[in-house]
Amino acid sequence: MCGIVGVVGVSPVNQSIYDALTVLQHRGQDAAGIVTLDHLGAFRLRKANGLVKDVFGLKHMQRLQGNMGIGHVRYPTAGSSSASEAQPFYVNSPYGLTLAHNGNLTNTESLRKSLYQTNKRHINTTSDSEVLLNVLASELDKCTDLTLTPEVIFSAIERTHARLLGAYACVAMISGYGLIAFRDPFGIRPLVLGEKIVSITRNGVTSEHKEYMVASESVALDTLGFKLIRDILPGEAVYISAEAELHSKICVKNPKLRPCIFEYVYFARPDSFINNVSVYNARLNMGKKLGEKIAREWQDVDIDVVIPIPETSCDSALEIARILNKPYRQGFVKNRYVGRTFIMPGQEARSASVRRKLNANAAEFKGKNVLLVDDSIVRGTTSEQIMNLAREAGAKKVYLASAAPEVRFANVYGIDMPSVTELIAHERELEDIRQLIGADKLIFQDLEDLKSAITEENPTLTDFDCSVFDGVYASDEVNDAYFERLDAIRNADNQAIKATHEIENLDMYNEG
Ligand SMILES: O=P(O)(O)OC[C@H]1O[C@H](OP(=O)(O)OP(=O)(O)O)[C@H](O)[C@@H]1O
Ligand SMILES: NC(=O)CC[C@H](N)C(=O)O
Ligand SMILES: [Mg+2]
Repeated sequence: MCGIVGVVGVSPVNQSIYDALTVLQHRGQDAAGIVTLDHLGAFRLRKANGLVKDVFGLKHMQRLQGNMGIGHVRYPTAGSSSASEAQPFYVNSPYGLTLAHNGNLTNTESLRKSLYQTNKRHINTTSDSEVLLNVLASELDKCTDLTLTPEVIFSAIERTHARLLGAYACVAMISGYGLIAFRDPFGIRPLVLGEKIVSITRNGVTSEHKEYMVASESVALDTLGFKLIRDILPGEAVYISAEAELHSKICVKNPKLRPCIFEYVYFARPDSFINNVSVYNARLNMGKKLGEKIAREWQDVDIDVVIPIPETSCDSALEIARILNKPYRQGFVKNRYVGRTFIMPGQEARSASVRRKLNANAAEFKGKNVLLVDDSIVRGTTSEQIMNLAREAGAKKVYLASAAPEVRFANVYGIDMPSVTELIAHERELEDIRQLIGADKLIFQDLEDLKSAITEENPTLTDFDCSVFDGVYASDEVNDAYFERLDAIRNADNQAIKATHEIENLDMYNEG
């Protein structure tokens, strides 16, 4: 669930992109990168493993010159977590291209083959995003004129869509031309467009200019003073020239909005709007619906206090407390210096980090029946440890509620859970899960309620990618054979995306 951003400005964009990436940091903590296009048409790239604040020093920022650029924060879902697979990626032909991708392709292997056999293109890493960039490059290469027009760019993107399967929200730059952004035909991953009017005074004359920004989430636009224009539509491509002329076109035949429902549950920041839905309101609605279910089904259960498992569940928990008419208390203190545990690579890191991240405030637990609330229970890493913490802090009974339904199926569209064996709810019913977690009672949101929590905010949005909950995937290639191949690549003992340190310095265009 990486974060991507692109800016076409009238002054240097390095700081804006850096700031936007810090605002999108919750979408990827493994690596970060920025490419700018300088006034000579040269790309300037800095990418490395680490948080945004650690990857970019003063010297990198000074080198990232130019009025146009793109950036990426990475949560690896394919390939390895080596620095050479950090994004953006670059290819020199045609024109000079660089791209950042959020999502996950589901036909990477066949594309890799066809890129070699048909397009004679070499892919230097195991990243699906490098494959994607090369598909775009090979399609742009088919344009016979040396000069690109918006129509020619859109025709290349149409052919790119025809070859790609899976989820992709992308932002790219073509040297000498401008910035492009496009979203897959289902709009699985989010992407928004914003604008800002800036006044520039030169030689005593003031003039107004438009700047554009695309980003994974509207919160990045807000922070940078851009106004949200709209979401980029499923299958739509946007081309913004260096002179800030905006062109757009739907580049697929039958686009159908089917966004990832997990963005609303967990990934996105609450202050973002995705597909015209306030993520915050959606989470309040989730809390309301789950609160009503608890009130209905647990009439005899004596709850003293409602406690969120910070941070993402806080908004839903507040609403559950209101519906149940019980006090809402911050029973856990979150260490603000530990990031999101779910998107850490490897079970060992995730597990160790939960304890470092959360600690119990004993006064809120001692002698009480507590209802703990989480936004989701995926591997159960958080809930298992939280149960112990609550009991050690003196809780009498510990109940647990999840604002999302049971996660029973793998995700192939940009969440790193390719194998069902990792999932605590896979092939397990409520009672088995409850016992494993060690809760006195356990309750999950119903899928229909989760969907309506979002649809109520935008009645035109009725279809979602709910594959982690219902096992229904957007396209046919995601079948048993696909999962067998995926398992072979990342077998049970090796499910984490591993850092391949020995090839860490593969990248050839990145200044240290
Ligand atoms: O069942 P699990 O495999 O543990 O995954 C689910 C948990 O992970 C996430 O928290 P995370 O720490 O990533 O981020 P948060 O601070 O935004 O809640 C999510 O909010 C749940 O708490
Ligand atoms: N989470 C994402 O969007 C990941 C993008 C891409 N598949 C990668 O692994 O780098
Ligand atoms: Mg959490």
